[in-house]
Amino acid sequence: MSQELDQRRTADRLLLESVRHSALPGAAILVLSTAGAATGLALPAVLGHTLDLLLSGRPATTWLTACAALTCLLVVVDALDGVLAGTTNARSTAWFRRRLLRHVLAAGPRCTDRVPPGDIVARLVGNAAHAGGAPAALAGTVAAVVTPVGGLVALAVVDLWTAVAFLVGMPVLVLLLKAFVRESGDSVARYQESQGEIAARLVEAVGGARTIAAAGTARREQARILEPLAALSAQGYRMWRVQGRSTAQAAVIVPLLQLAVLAVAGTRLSAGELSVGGLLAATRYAALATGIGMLVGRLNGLVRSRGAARRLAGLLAVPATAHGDAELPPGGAGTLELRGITVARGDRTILAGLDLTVPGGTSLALVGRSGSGKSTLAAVAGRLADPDAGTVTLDGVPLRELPREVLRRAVGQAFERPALLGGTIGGTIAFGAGEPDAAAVREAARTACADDFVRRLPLGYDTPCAEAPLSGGEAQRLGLARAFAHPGRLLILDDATSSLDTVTELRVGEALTREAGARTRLIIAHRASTAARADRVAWLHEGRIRAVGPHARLWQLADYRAVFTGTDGTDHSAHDD
Ligand SMILES: Nc1ncnc2c1ncn2[C@@H]1O[C@H](COP(=O)(O)OP(=O)(O)OP(=O)(O)O)[C@@H](O)[C@H]1O
Repeated sequence: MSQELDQRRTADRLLLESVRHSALPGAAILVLSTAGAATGLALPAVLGHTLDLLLSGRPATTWLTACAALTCLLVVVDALDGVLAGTTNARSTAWFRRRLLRHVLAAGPRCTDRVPPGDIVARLVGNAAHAGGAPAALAGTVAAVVTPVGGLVALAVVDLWTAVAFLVGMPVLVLLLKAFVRESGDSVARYQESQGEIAARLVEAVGGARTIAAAGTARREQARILEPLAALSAQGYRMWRVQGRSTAQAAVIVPLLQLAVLAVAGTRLSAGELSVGGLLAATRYAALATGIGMLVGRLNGLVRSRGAARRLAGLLAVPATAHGDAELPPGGAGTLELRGITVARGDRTILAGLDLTVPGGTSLALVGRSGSGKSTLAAVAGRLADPDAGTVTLDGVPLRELPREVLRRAVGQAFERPALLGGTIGGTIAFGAGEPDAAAVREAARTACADDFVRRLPLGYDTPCAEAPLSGGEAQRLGLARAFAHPGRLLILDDATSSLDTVTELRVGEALTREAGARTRLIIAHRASTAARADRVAWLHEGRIRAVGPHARLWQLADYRAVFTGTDGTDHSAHDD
């Protein structure tokens, strides 16, 4: 509940910020809309007076011209208002998207852990556009209030009793508006949630298109993606029902109010207290004062913006990674220490109070059964995730205290399925903190056994990634090259050689021992040969370190061998060094 309240407050703050950001165009919209409202308000009085002049046979050319001028002004102001509102919406939407994108990237994997990628995209695209409509909608709503209020005041000026008749029915209109905002706000929020859910499922399915095709489950998948459609449709209908009901109620109340005003005005006319023009003006002002239709439309825009802002606030609730301003000791060897590392996901403890040291300049292979927590440990060691308890230090400095730039220069990482970012193949290798030159990029590619296949591409290193369909092993080699091209103190390879053939894996493994030898290396390994090449092996079992030692020594243990061979060992007497 308090989380929901926090989210609501953040959403309102966000909307206020966006209104401040668009203060100038917002003010211009307010001025234009108010000018439009004022013109609309002046028109009945001028029309009424013109009619009185014409009925009494007096010259009315000036007033007729005024009527025409006011009508033209109304059209021009309306057009300008439309253009300004459109550009303000676009600017404000861009502001929301930039702000959210910055946050999503700063929060990194934490964000995708909590919100599915498709839902994030839906929020950044659809919800940001709705939230972006807030400044213009707010200015428009304020101006939309001017018309009914002005109409009421004008009614009182024309004839006080007509205003009194109107005021008697006013509370019903106010109640109608309140009910509309409440109910429509709820259905809009649910509608947007369902949209996000569909987007999340769709992105999952697009990513897994190969699996779906192989499994022949396209129909089932389609049904799964569209499952929230029923809820979406129900909320859509509910929104229309709410709007329809409010409009229908208004359609009954508004003419009744106008009728009451007309009846009073008629009585006053027959008593000689009001002219015919006065009666015309009073009926027009009564119509303006009941401008609830316009107000409902404006409020609808605001309600939608608020609902969308709440979904954006949900993303902002994922904390961005905080960084300190500590420095690494110059010339440090890259000693990595993990102390009391605990990571929990939901009710599950993934890493349980784990201690591990990787001395500077040495390599440590992290082995263990699938699901034992290796990737989680690698993510914590490279600060792609923070532990729930415990500290990670590099050369004695906690990673949390390092500035982002220093951290990313000091720690290089490569993954099982690297993302090819950077535009071209060369750009992909150079992608990261620091700007390795072309020679460094090529050298890193050679070390990762990628240079040969890259040079065979149509434009070599300049080939756009989109035009270079790569095998899993080739993509992995680019990921490795990227890590090699950014020398630091610590290199973390999370299953980064799993798709390489045995010969290439051997060559990369040797290069790792030879050329990246100056760096501390943490290598997640599934192959015994990789573990054998490392200085030491940490054997992870169900989130705990079961043993640390040279591969040859651990190999004596049947359980350890079973990690690689898949057979069940019987020996449970592992030892720590
Ligand atoms: N974000 C998450 N939410 C919930 N559970 C998670 C999350 N990330 C990982 N896990 C769980 O934590 C456990 C350890 O995952 P991890 O990826 O670290 O294992 P691993 O040893 O690297 O496995 P593999 O060798 O198969 O890659 C797994 O059982 C996984 O389901």
